[in-house]
Amino acid sequence: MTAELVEQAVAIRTVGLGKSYGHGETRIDALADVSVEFGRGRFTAIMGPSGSGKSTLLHCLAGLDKPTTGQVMLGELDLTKLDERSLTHLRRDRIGFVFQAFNLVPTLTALENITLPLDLANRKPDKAWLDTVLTTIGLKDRLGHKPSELSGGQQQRVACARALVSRPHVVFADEPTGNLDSRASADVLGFLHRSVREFGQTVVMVTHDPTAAAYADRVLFLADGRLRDELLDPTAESVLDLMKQLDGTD
Ligand SMILES: Nc1ncnc2c1ncn2[C@@H]1O[C@H](COP(=O)(O)OP(=O)(O)OP(=O)(O)O)[C@@H](O)[C@H]1O
Repeated sequence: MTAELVEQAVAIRTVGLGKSYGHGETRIDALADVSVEFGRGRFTAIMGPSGSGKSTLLHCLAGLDKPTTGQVMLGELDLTKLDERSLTHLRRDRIGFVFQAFNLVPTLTALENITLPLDLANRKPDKAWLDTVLTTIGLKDRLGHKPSELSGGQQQRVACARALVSRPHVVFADEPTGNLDSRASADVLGFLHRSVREFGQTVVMVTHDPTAAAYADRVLFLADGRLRDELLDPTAESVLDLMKQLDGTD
């Protein structure tokens, strides 16, 4: 593969990424020297013990947090060089988010929530694409409902549709199934998985759950702010096995 093609195959990457909090003896290195690439059209899960730096990595990748050292490259763009205003535009136009707590606007209907990022950017939805996303989340008869009239799983599917509707460069999901039962989790993960397979979406997801991680193409394992290991084509069993191995070597 030529250098140019390799470049195109990578949606986002970090180079020597570090993030520290505090100074002197109280300093915590939440991330240390993390260099990693996330393939375009791939589904990557990030796992690791509590406090290992998963959310910090996700937030630095998404331009929500400023790293202390290193770079985050979205294509040719170094996010660490952007000012707050440019980062806000970038997050609005090129990044999709799904949070554990759904974060829907309670006074808007499901459909209004889904098109909100486009409305805020003064962009018209691409009708055909919106239709495809709505068909895929399978909530066509609930689109006029407010979030409080939807189950947790339905709300999270609305949040996923909202993240996808602007065709972002990357969708970041932080524990998207953390508040859901196993059936609703399977719906949400199935939807994220289809968005990767059928629409070529790039998805990066933090999770504690080996079953959720098994929906990904690749699982990265963090420990103490560093990349410890990775697994390709994971199954829930292979993820659990590696978690146990890594635990044993701590
Ligand atoms: N704003 C902050 N100020 C100080 N320390 C912080 C801050 N945010 C995170 N940390 C520390 O950085 C380290 C990594 O935190 P992070 O939230 O990224 O871990 P995590 O792997 O996502 O954990 P969890 O699975 O519990 O959500 C932890 O030691 C945490 O206490």
